[in-house]
Amino acid sequence: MEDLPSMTVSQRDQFLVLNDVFRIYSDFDASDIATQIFTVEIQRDKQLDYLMNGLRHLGPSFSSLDANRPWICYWILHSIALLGESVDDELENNTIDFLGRCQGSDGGYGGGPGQLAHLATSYAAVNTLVTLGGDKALSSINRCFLRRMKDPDGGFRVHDMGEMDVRACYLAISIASILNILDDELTQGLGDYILSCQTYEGGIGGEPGSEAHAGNTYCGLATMALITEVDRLNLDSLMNWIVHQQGVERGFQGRTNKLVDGCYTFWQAAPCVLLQRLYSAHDLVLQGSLHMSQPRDEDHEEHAHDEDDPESDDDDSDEDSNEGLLLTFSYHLQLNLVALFEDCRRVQPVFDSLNLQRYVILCSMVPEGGFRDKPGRPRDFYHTCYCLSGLSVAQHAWSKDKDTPPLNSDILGSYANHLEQVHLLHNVVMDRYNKAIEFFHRAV
Ligand SMILES: CC(C)=CCC/C(C)=C/CC/C(C)=C/COP(=O)(O)OP(=O)(O)O
Ligand SMILES: [Zn+2]
Repeated sequence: MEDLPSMTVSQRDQFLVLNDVFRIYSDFDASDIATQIFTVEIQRDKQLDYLMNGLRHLGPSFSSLDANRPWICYWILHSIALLGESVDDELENNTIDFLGRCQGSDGGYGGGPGQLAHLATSYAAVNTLVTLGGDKALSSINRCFLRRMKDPDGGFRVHDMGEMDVRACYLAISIASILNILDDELTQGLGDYILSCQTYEGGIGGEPGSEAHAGNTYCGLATMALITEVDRLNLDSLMNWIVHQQGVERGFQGRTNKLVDGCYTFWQAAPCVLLQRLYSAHDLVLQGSLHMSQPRDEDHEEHAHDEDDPESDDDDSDEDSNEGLLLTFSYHLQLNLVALFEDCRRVQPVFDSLNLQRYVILCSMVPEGGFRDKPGRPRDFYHTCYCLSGLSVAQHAWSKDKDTPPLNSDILGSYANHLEQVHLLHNVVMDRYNKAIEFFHRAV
């Protein structure tokens, strides 16, 4: 960078990424229409080849992921499910057997057979088994373990004596919710802990005092939604932070002044769509068209006048009336989650969805199959999983309800690029989630 001596390292890195990205965009714009149509195709066959090969055989370079083997299962099998495909019986049985060998005698899954049970690999294993679906996969899960990871301070530790952070809270609550074992003991003090991690920027950091980051923001918001305390967060500043993380490349960065990365397509777009739907639910509450459960006792006392007439506007200033709306919103947000996710779909995404899809497809997708962080980086299964998950979220961000598939105009490229819809709080394909919930409600 001799020409630009006054640049900092971060500015230089950003400059180089912009150069790469805008060169790709201008080459694309300059190409003929047939080339453009081909370039934006997801190339399902290539994706499936890459994923299926990874499930059957991994080379020696994967030894560094030896403590993450359930994650590799999840990244690959979830990607295959997003593409609307399944694996054959042999691969399915092998996966169930392998994860069974990762499961400890007291429940919880380690990174491989005989390894210490860890919340992250437990989440990956549970989501894998939910994705495979069926009685054999789902009944192989021992539902103990989580209670041991609960810390008296309210949060969760990732393993016995391990670290406590927002990610650990999400992992535990996501598992507990899917397995239908979420109770007051697990949620006690948790909302306070997550709240203490929301930063002055509006996003959520990994621990109190840490910088806001996309991954932790997803984990914090999803946890608060699952324990129905989402209204305690400052949702306006959270939304404001997220929408400002979509950079000039139109991909998302994970934190302020850092580089764009394809995986943040999921970590940022999913909380964005969650927030859209919360605001949408809020609008419907005000219109009186959404059934909600009864307010909590303390909310009755605190916001008694709002309950009398949620639509009343007895305050003159805009600020106060907004406050009134939020208070109404607040007690109604012991949301009936079913109503939230099935009935309340806002039509216009609050992020630039089509150009986000353009970043992922033109800059993160690798022509031979698989996805990467950004141009110049190698593909990997983690980025393949979260780029595809993020693309799905971006495609479905417009849908009005769960049964309405995205329109042609919501999807960059042809309709062959359409991906299955994910459950935003768990990142498993929606119909696999529904089947698992049915199973674990029967299994009580
Ligand atoms: C469910 C689950 C496992 C959640 C994990 C969420 C997640 C992706 C957390 C990332 C945490 C973090 C601070 C990364 C910084 O990486 P970096 O400094 O390399 O990247 P950056 O420069 O883009 O911030
Ligand atoms: Zn990444």
